[in-house]
Amino acid sequence: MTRIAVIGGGRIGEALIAGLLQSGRAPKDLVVAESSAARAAELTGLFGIRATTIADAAEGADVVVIAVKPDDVDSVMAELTSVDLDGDREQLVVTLVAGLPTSRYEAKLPAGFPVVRVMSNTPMLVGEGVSAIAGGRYAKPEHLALVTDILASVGKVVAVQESKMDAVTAVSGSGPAYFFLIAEAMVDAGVGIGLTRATATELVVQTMVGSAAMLDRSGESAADLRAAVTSPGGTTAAALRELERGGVRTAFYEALVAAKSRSAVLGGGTE
Ligand SMILES: NC(=O)C1=CN([C@@H]2O[C@H](COP(=O)(O)OP(=O)(O)OC[C@H]3O[C@@H](n4cnc5c(N)ncnc54)[C@H](OP(=O)(O)O)[C@@H]3O)[C@@H](O)[C@H]2O)C=CC1
Ligand SMILES: O=C(O)[C@@H]1CCC=N1
Repeated sequence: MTRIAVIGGGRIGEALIAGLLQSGRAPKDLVVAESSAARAAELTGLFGIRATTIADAAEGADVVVIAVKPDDVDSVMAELTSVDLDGDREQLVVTLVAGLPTSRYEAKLPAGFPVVRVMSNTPMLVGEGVSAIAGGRYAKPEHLALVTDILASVGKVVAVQESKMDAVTAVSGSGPAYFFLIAEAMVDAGVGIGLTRATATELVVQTMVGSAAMLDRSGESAADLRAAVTSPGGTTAAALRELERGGVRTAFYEALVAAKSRSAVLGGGTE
């Protein structure tokens, strides 16, 4: 089995680890390097995986996944490149980091070392993530196939050009937060119009789950499904009129533009 080292055991690192274990991978095939000792111990307690240093984790791994914040990447790379990494041994680096291009890693790794850039999202935790992947200059089809295979066990995988990664990050990397915000606002509003928080939460969560399932399985567009709920002169039309008055479409457009710009800035580009 492919041995996977996760560098950075934060939110996305944990989502990946949890998803991989739930998909049947054995704890012995996963290792985490996490700078916070307390957090490392927590992950070992939760998942039964070994926590160790970056150098030790990388040396024994086939795939080294970098899951730290963009600002921490340089220090991770300094430690990683102190190890005798071997691209010919089919080792590869996978980065989940927003913004940073594969060239940033390639410049620090041994010549020709394969790097695959990925933008996943936290629903990996429950096997329902979506990951976009793009190979760097030295990533071969077999590297992309291996990464696809790993990520397919925790959700869907789409291949994109690396130049699209900032847009992907805005849509699906950050995307769960938009849906959670909508859920949060709907629960609060439900309470505001007279429901208990427990009832409002149950109604909102299952409405989201059901709507997502219809979008996924019906083959119909979001616009058509929305129209089918909107009876002429009815309650949905009254609600949608208010959402449109609040500028919901423009707000989403501007939000995604802002997220894409931020991803570009994190990668060292300009907005
Ligand atoms: N959260 C998400 O939904 C997604 C995040 N990402 C990307 O994943 C990366 C991590 O994000 P997220 O998980 O949210 O961030 P977190 O801050 O939750 O996790 C990062 C973890 O890495 C640890 N860390 C920092 N430096 C090192 C180091 N040198 N060695 C080992 N561990 C280290 C941090 O410890 P400490 O806190 O002590 O610094 C922290 O526990 C980011 O680059 C982000 O762009 C991508 C897709 C989705
Ligand atoms: O907020 C962030 O920067 C990261 C990248 C995508 C989701 N979380």
